[in-house]
Amino acid sequence: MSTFITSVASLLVAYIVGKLMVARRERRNFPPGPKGLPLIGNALDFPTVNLGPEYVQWGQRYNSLSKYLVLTAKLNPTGDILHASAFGTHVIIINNRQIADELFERRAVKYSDRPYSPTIDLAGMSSYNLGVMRYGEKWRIGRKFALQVFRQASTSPNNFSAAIITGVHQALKGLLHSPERLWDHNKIVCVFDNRLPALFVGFRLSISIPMSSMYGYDAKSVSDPCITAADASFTINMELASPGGSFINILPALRFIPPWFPGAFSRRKAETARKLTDEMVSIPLEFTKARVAQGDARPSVVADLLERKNTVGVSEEEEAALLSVAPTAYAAGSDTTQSSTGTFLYLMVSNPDVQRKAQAEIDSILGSKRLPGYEDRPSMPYVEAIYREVLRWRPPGSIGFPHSTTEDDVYDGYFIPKAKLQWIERADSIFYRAMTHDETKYPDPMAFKPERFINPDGSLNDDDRIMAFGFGRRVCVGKHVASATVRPISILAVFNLEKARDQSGTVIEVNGEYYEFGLISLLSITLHDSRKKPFKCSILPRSEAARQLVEQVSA
Ligand code: HEM
Repeated sequence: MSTFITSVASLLVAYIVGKLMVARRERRNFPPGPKGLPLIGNALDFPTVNLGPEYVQWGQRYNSLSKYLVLTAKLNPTGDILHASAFGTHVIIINNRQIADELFERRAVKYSDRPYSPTIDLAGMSSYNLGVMRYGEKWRIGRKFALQVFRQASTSPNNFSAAIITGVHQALKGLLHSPERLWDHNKIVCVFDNRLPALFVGFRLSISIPMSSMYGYDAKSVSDPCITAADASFTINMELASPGGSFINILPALRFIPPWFPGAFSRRKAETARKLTDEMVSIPLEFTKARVAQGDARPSVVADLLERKNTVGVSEEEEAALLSVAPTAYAAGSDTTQSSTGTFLYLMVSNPDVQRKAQAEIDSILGSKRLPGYEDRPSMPYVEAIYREVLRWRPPGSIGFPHSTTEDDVYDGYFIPKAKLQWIERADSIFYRAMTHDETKYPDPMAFKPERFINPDGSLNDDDRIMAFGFGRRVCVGKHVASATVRPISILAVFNLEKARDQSGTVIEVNGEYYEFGLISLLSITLHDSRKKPFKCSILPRSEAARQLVEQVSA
C-alpha cells in the first residue's frame, strides 16, 4: 500500500512540475476568459449547470469580441471565442456560428479529433462508439459506412426506414393503450441512467429502431439483456469520467496499474464496464449470427453483412467498420432522441395554439384517412418548422460535443493549442455552444415560435442548418435518422396532447425543468446533456377515426 502511495505522490510531483514548465512555455495569446489561479487554473470557475447560457455570459463579461470580425462587420457583437483552463488542460469555447464554421468546417483537418479520456478508453467505449473514437482510419471507415446506412434511411425504403416506421407505429400504439406509461418510473427506467425516468416514446423510437434495423433484434423492454448491459456500462462510464470520478483522469498514468492492485477501484470499475460493453456488443451480434445460420434472419444491416460474408465474401475492413458502427447507432442516438422527444411533448402541451395549427396542416393533407409517411414531409412546412424550433429551443447537448485539435492554430490573432497526448497530459477540448439562442438571429430566443422558420407566403425559409447536430467532419452522422424519428408529425396526426387534470378537475401545470447531467470534467472528455424532467399530461386520440388508424397499424 505504501508503495502505491509513494508512486502516486511521485507522479503527482512530476505532474505539477511538468505543468509549471508547460505553463511557463505557454504564455501565448489565448482568447480572453476568466483569470485562473496558479496550477488549478479555472477549475473553480467552470459552471456545472446551465452551461450554454453561462458561456454566453462569459462572452459578455470577458468582452472577447473578435476584433477583426467586428471591424469588418462580419460578426455580430455577441460573437465570441473564449479560453479557460484547468490543471493545464486548455478549453476553448466558441459561442459564435461563424467562428465554428471557420474552425470546424474550413479548418476541419485540424479540428476533427475527440479529446482522449483514459477512463472511457479503459472501459472499452472508444473502440466501438464512433462518437468518442479518435480521428483516424478506423473512425473514417466506420463513419463512411454509417453515413451510407443512415442517409439512405431517410430517402429510400430499406431496413432502417422500415424500422423507423415500425418504431413510430409501436410508439403510437403504446400511447393509445397506456398513455400513463409516458413517464413510467417503475419499468421504463432511463436506458442510460437508472436515476432518471425515461420517456416511453423516446425509448421505443430510440432503442428499438437501431436494434431492429442494425441486427433484426427486437428489444421489447428495458429489461432486455442488451439494453441492461448498455445501461450499466454507460452509467459506469459516466461515473468514472465525471469530476472526481477517478484519479486516472488526473493522472492518466494510473491506468497502467492492474485491476487487482490494492486500492485500484477505478481500474476494477473500468474492467466491469468493459465486460458490460462487450456484452452489449456481442448479444445482438450473436443473436443475428444464430439466425443467419438457421436461415431465418430478419432483414438487417448485420444479417446482410453476414450473408454476404458467407456467399460473396466481404473485406476485413468492411466487416470491422460495420461491426463497430452497429452498436454506435443505439449508443449515440438514443439519449439525444429521448431528450428531444421529451422537449417536443413539453412544448406541445405548453403551446396548444402551435399544436392546433400543426394539426390543421396535417389534416389538410391527410384528411384523417391515413397516418403520415415520408412522402408527406415536404407538404407540411409548419410541422417541419416545429421540428427545427424544438431543436433550436433546447438542443439535447447544451454545449455541443467537444472536438479536439491535432495541430496548433491561430484564429484572429488568438492562439489555439494542439491537444497534447503525452502520458501526463490530456487532450485539450474545443466546445462549441449550439448557437441557437443568438438574439440577433433568433429574437426573444426563449419563446417557442416555429414561425421563425416560415416565410410570409407560408413556405419554409432557408434557415435549415440545425446546429444541434454539430459541425464539421464530426457532425451527427445520424441526423437523417433523427429527423425522421423525432419529427412530431405522427403523434400530432392522431393525438391531442394537453395539460392533465387532477381528481378535482384542476389543471396540473407542466413541469418545465430539465435534468442536466454529464461530465463537466476538464480532466477528461467533456460531455453535457440535458433531459426533460417528467410531467403529467393527457394524451387522447383526436377522434374515433384517429383511434382506429392507430389500432390498424401492424406494429
Ligand atoms: C435529435 C437527435 C440527435 C441530436 C441532437 C444529435 C446530436 C449530435 C451531436 C451534437 C453530435 C456531435 C457533433 C460534433 O462533434 O460536432 C453527434 C454525433 C453523432 N451522432 Fe447524433 N444526434 C442525434 C441523433 C442521433 C441518432 C438517431 C444517431 C444514430 C442513428 C446518431 C449518431 C451519431 C453518431 C454516430 C455521432 C458521432 C459522429 C462522429 O463523431 O463522427 N445521432 N450527434
